[in-house]
Amino acid sequence: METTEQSNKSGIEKFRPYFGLLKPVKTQFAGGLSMGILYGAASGFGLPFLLYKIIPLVSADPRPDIWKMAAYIAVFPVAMLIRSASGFINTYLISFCGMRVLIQLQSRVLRKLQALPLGFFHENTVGDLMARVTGDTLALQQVLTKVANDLVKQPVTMIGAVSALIYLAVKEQDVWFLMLFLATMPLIILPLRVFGKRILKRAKQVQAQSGDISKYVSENLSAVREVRAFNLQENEITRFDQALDNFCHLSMKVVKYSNIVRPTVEVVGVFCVSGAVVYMLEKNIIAAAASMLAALYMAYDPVKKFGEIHVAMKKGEAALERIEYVLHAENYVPEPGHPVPLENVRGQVDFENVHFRYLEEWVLKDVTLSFKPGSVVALVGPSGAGKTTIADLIPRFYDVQQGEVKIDGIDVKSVSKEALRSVISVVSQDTFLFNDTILENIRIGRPEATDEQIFEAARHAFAHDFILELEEGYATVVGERGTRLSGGQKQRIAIARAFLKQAPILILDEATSALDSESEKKIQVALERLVCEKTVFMIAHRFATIRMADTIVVMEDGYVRGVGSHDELYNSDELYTKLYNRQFSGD
Ligand SMILES: Nc1ncnc2c1ncn2[C@@H]1O[C@H](COP(=O)(O)OP(=O)(O)OP(=O)(O)O)[C@@H](O)[C@H]1O
Repeated sequence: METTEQSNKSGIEKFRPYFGLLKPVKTQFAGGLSMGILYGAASGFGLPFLLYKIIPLVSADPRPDIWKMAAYIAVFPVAMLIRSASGFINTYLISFCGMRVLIQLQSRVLRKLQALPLGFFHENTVGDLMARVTGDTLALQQVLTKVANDLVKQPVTMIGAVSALIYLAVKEQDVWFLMLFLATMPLIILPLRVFGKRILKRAKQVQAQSGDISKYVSENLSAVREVRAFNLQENEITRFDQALDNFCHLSMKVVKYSNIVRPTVEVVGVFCVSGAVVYMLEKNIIAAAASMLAALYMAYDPVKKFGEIHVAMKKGEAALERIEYVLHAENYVPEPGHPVPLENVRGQVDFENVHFRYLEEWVLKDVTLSFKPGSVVALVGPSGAGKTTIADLIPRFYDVQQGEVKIDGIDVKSVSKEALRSVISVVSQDTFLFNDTILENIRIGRPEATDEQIFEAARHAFAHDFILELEEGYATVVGERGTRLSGGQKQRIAIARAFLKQAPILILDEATSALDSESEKKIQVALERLVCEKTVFMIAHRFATIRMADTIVVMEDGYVRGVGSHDELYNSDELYTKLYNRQFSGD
């Protein structure tokens, strides 16, 4: 998946699609650009030109008087002042524009991640995505800061210096000097190309390896219990050490190739300058020597810096490619072009000839079901039968490949995801709480709710009392992922959220983990209150919940095997009877 159309492009082409992001800072960019041009012209052409013009004046015979000399010489500090000031303003403005572009890029990545469907997060690990969103954007930022300094200045300096060389060659009627300079160019550009390719390859490997490292760390930190319970610490350390070793090995290759470019260019440059000196002595053009050497230096120096820019750009390309993996990821659950409004939802839900697969294998096969508003539906069946999948299709966590899922007769694919999800509450078995206060965690259900409405929802969910017993009550911060609360308490907070949301459709993924009987009883009563006047889909792992349901759907291997009430199915549906009896004999 990494090899997108983008990755076939090279160099500046890769960055071209992002030039549009410069729009909001176009004035600063234009300012930076003109300052860079001024700097480049002053360095590349200005200095050799001034030397060429002023040296004969100050060394004229007879010597000019001291005031005239001072005036001639003063031109150099003034020129230097212009060069330094424009150089500084250029770097500042270009860095500013770069940062603004980067911020927009980061924001695009996060926006894209919000839009991507659940499937994307199953295909990619959190650690790797974290590395792409933070590590790779940071790498890009470092590249940018490095490159911004030289991006405009150096090419213009080079053009200026080459123009100065041409000017001097014409003035001195000596083109050989110019030829000598041009002949050395391929010698300098060759190592840039060779090493640049290697750097790109290695930099990509380094970034991927850093993704792996971050994957190990995030896995290790989210499985602290398992790691200790199964004595996996040593394994984890070995795995991590190996990844670090590999990272170090690859990073050193990048260091090697990055740092070989500059000395190579320097050595070739020194040979050429030495050749030029010999040539000038031989030709006896000493008068123009200072300006020619200055022009030569000004022409080689940018090449040396190009080397560094090239290296940095290659590292940037590697980081950009990894970021683009997210930016260009296909959204399998797209927003409709012209969303149909979904208003005053009654809660009729229909599945019409639904076929669905995550990968190759169909996990739902020709499912056709129809539920009236207010139905309380229990989905039962052996593990892996497709119960969760059916429920996930209603809020479009996934899209069906064949058939339709409809709410009040409207295909869910034709309404906006936001509108669709605003009419559905989901209470999952693994409640996620944000590291915020209990009050704010419940408010997620309806952001505009008043505190009083939140307390009311918590009362309905049997959460109010235990919350008040906490030292800081509703202001208690729950800890990362809600670690400071028990499983049952977290679930009651999830139910309170659903009470607050009051959506006409409710999906309840019943908890599989055993709760103490007190907690379970309260949750049961809270759920019974919650399901009132809603169309409810319960993924029933335990049959105790089933008595709330008026319709039971029996699933097996992706097929619907039976639909009816408990009384209708018990004894008439073999699979249901078996599942039911097994639960109760096991309880
Ligand atoms: N993200 C996924 N990627 C690939 N296959 C999946 C994914 N999620 C579920 N499956 C497969 O789809 C099938 C149906 O899974 P589903 O979770 O809907 O079953 P279930 O009836 O809810 O099971 P359980 O009672 O164990 O939760 C299973 O074979 C499962 O392995």
